[in-house]
Amino acid sequence: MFRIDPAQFAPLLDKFNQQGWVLAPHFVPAALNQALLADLQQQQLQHAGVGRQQAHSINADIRRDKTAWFDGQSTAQQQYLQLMQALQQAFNRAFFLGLFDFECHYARYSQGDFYHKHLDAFRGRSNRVLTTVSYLNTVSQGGELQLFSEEGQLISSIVPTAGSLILFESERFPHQVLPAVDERYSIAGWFRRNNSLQGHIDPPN
Ligand SMILES: O=C(O)CCC(=O)C(=O)O
Ligand SMILES: [Fe+2]
Repeated sequence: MFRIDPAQFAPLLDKFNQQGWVLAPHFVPAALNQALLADLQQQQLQHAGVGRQQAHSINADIRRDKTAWFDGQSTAQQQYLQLMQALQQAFNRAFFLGLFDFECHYARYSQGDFYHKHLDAFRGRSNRVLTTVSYLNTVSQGGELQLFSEEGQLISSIVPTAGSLILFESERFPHQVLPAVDERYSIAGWFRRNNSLQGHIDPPN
């Protein structure tokens, strides 16, 4: 049985309020985390694109991970989406962010794979508001997520551990993934606003 108690989000919301980012070490329950990892192994992972308009362009200079967008078919994906929906509600209630939906993909970084320093959203050009990354396994070496301030100072270097979640404001924090040593599995996701961009309502529904 999978139950979500919104009260569990209180410390996370508090920390986010203070610093605009938060690391929650045991966010995804162990059983769900295992099921997600097994589900990931069933996916056809492909070289990731960079940039929303060029979803299929391969830019191996910038990133080397392989990804698969959620299709919502498996129970594991459905439960993860429920959890993130509850989190979305909690953020909307606490901060009036107007978060409208959530998109996410599985990612695998094999030995040597990296993602150079980047922002997930640019002011006025994206409706991504919050970035989330859930780590599905614990790595002993490599693959740290490094988070930087707007001024470019290193804020934190995070070693992925199974079940942990990092969440940060997409426009505000440049970040990078250092080359993986151990295989590294994750779910990268974005809470989005229903902005009208260049006359198009995105998402369309
Ligand atoms: O896997 C991570 O720690 C971060 C991934 C990332 O920055 C992205 O997919 O945009
Ligand atoms: Fe990113």
